[in-house]
Amino acid sequence: MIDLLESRDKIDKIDMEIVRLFEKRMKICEDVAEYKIATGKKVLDAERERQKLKALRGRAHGEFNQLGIQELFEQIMAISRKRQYQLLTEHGVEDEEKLEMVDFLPLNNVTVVFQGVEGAYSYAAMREYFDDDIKSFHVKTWRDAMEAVVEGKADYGVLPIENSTAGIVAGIYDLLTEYDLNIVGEQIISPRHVLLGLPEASLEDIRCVYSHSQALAQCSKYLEAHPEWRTQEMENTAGSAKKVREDGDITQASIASRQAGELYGLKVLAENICSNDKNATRFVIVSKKPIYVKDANKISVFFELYHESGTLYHMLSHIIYNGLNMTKIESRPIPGKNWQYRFFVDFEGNLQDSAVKNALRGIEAEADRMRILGNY
Ligand SMILES: O=C(O)C(=O)C[C@]1(C(=O)O)C=C[C@@H](O)C=C1
Repeated sequence: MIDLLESRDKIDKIDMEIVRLFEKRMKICEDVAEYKIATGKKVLDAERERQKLKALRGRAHGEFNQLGIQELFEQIMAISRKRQYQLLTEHGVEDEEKLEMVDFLPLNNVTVVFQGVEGAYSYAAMREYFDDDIKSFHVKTWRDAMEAVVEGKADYGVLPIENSTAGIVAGIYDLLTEYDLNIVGEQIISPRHVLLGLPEASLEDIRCVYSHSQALAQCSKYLEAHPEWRTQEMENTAGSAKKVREDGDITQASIASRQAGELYGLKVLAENICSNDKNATRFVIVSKKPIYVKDANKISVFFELYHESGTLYHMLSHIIYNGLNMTKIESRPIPGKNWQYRFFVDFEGNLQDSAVKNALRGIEAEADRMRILGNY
């Protein structure tokens, strides 16, 4: 029988040789980086990599080994690129500055827009984030809020991006890619939904419940226990309270905040109706100004990828390889490109950090399209 220890000994010797050759190769890649720094040539040379992979595959025997060689050298060249991005950063080769660092967000004498009506959760988030002396106004849709900021009618917009029970607010993710706005802050609030009805209504009268789709989803367990009720989506929660008041129909109820109930003269028919008692919604604060505060510690980016195997893995490896902590990833379909996806990634860090610069340099160079959504 073949001796295991003997085989392992042989493997160890080969591995030492691989390590020696890997380091020798990396040293030469550093020379290549020096050439590229001096000439401004791009680190990624996709054609060169394609040729190399083809040639190296051709040297291997059998389909299994050919695939193995392809995977191995894809990795080796990806590592070589990452080292080169590091060297570019170390040599102070700066990508054009996309965002400017500021000590504080300008918050004096500002106008803020939110979607919905007064009493909406966006209003509550705005109140929580900004000082009392701001001017504010509300608009009907999230798109209107984005446009108000783009057109300079508002300095900041407050938009819900994610709920801990119902998940992401997909429409906001899509709008963030359409408008050239910048996330400058975030605010988490805990919506405490209640079921609201007319003062003369009781639970037995209810036939239809109105609210925003997210609030309906966040109270799905409670609603499932009342299969006799219809549900109807509305643009926002506070608007559904307003509707119940205006229609004056005792069979209608709204899911909204207690404050919205007070504002529209409605009675609380049921409380604690959220499926998750830790229910929280995260709002982002967007601005037209391309700025970030100096102690910002979260970065949001989105990127689109070529439809090839392993591209997402390679993109995320820039974050992992640079020791950054990825806190979130989402995907959304790219309109007009069936079954292709755009990825949204959040990770910890500040745009001044070298690790962040290296990761962003790699993602930008290797993705089909990429934009930093903000550092906040
Ligand atoms: O040949 C180059 O231009 C290199 O940068 C070296 C290398 C490699 O490691 O082989 C790395 C990155 C390029 O995309 C192509 C090849």
